[in-house]
Amino acid sequence: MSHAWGYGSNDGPEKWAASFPIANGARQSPIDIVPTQAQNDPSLKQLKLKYDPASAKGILNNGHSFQVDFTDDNNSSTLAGGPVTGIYRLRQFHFHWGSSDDKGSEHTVAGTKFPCELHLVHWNTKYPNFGEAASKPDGLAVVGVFLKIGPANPRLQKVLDALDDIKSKGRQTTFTNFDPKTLLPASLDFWTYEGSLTTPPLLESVTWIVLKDPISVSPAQMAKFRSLLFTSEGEAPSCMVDNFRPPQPLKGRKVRASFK
Ligand SMILES: Cc1ccnc(S(N)(=O)=O)n1
Ligand SMILES: [Zn+2]
Repeated sequence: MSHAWGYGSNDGPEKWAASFPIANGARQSPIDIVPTQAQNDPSLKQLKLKYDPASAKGILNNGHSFQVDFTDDNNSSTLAGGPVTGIYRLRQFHFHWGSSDDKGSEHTVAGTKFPCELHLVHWNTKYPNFGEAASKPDGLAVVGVFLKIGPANPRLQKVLDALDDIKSKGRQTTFTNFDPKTLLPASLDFWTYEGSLTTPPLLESVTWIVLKDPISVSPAQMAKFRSLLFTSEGEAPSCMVDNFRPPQPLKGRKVRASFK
């Protein structure tokens, strides 16, 4: 049976529970982060991100977003410290964005939406591979970074320039020698909570690490994101926009802050 899902009125987030009942689970993502409700946890360690540009492999339009994939058969690009125990390997990064600058992020901050949100997806090396890790409560760690309208961000440009080659669903091309650390803000201050994948299968296996500070993106750069298509070549074109899930109920979870 097809579990086809999307972001439209017929297959979007309000319909996902029919095929993925965990959509109504106890630790779903994203959430609205309320800074005044987040408690500083001095036991949180510094986030340790070690990324090797040589581990970047390719860039793919997967029909829901686009992703930059990394070789994850060794510990060349990893996350450690912060709220996690052990070493997590970088698998891919991708984005979520809106059809206009007033929406697009998945997490929100005291109700504020950003035009775009970057997710860097890592899996726990205590498990043999990503697929196994994705089914475990401590299997994944995703770093979320907000993008805020401002000056053009030169560090985004190599990614955005590659989008012309992956306009439609299923298109991919090589993408090498890229350090995702260049996409991060100067401060690694973060909020953290236990959540889920924000797209089906919505597995409740993610330790979320959402950075407090945004990076910049210009309106023209946002237009590049919006030039992608949800659809394959030969199908009636549908612009890839509003590929974000809205905030989900907190259901008693605590959000911790790494900063005062
Ligand atoms: C790899 C993957 C799959 C589904 N959803 C996510 S996300 N948006 O929670 O980072 N990542
Ligand atoms: Zn995501």
